[in-house]
Amino acid sequence: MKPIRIGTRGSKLALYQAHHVADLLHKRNLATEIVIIETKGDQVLDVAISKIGSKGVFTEELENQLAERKVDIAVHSAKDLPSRLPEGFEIIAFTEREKANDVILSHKKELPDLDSKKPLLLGTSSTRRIATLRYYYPHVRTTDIRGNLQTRIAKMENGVCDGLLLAYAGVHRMGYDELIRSDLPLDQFIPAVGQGCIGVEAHQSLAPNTKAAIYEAVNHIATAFCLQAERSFLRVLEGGCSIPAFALAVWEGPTLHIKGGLLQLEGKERLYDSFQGSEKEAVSLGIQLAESILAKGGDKLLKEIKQQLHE
Ligand SMILES: NCc1[nH]cc(CCC(=O)O)c1CC(=O)O
Repeated sequence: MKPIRIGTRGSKLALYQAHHVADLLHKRNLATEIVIIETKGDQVLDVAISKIGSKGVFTEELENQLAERKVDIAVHSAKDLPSRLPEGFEIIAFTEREKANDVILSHKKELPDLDSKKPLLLGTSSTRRIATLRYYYPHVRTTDIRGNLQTRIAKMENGVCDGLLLAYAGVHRMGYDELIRSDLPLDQFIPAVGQGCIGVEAHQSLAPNTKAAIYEAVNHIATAFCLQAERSFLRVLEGGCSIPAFALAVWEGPTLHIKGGLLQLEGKERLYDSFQGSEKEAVSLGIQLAESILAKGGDKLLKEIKQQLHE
C-alpha cells in the first residue's frame, strides 16, 4: 500500500495530533506522510471564533483536499468537527480519549481558588466556559483571548489575564502541565462534545480496504461509543462549536452514561439532564438528551443564543 497521506493544520497541537495518528498507523506497519494545510481558522487570528461563524472554520480546507484526493485522511480535534459533516465525508475513527476536563493555567504560583471570591481575570474565548463561570462563579471576570496555546500563554505573561481556561488535553499534549493550577470539576465544567478526542475524517472516495486498515489501527471502541452519543446530541441542537452546549459520555461496559445540557450565554440559566443505556443505543441516548434539554426550555434558549451569536 502507498503511504497514507494525513492532512492536518500546521499548528503545533494539530501536528501533535497528526503524529499521534501516524504513530498508531505505524504500529500496524502502515506508512504515512504528513501534509500541512492552512485553514480559515488559522488565518483569522484576531477575531473571536464565535464571530467568524464557527461551522467548519478549521475543517473546510482540509475537506477540499480530501475531496480532491490530495490527502487520504484529515486529522482534527473531535471537538472542532461539526456535528453534521458535508455530504460525502465521514469520520472513520476516533482515538482513545485523553482526560476530558478543563483546567486553569497560570504563570503565577499562587492563584485564588474559584471558590475564594477573590478577584480573578481569566482568558478564554469559549462561550461554554464563559457561561459556566458566570453561572457558578459570577465574581470571576473573563477576557476574550485567541491564538494558539503558545500565543495565549505569552499574552497571559504580558498581563492580559491572571490565568487561562483551557482543555486539559491540549495543554498536556503541548507539554504545559507544570502551568496547571487547577483541574476543573467535570460536574460543573462539563466539556464540549468531543473534547480530548481526535477524529479521523475521510471522503467516500477512499478505498474501502484502506479505510478498514485505518479503522483497525486507530479506532478506540469505547471512545467511539461515547462520541456517537455526544455527537448525536449536538446534531439535534444543530449547534456549531460556538454554542454553549456541553455533553460528556462515559462507557462503563455494558452501560453508556451521557450527561449534558445548555447554558444561557450570560450564565443566567443552565439546563441539564443525564441518561444511560447500552452502547447500541448511543445515538438514541444523545437524541433523548437533546430532546429533554429542548423540552426544558432549551428550544427557546437556543433560538436566543443563535440570534445573539448570529449563527
Ligand atoms: N477549540 C479549540 C480547541 N480544539 C481542541 C482543543 C484542545 C484539545 C481537545 O480538547 O481535544 C482546543 C483548545 C481548548 O479548548 O483549550
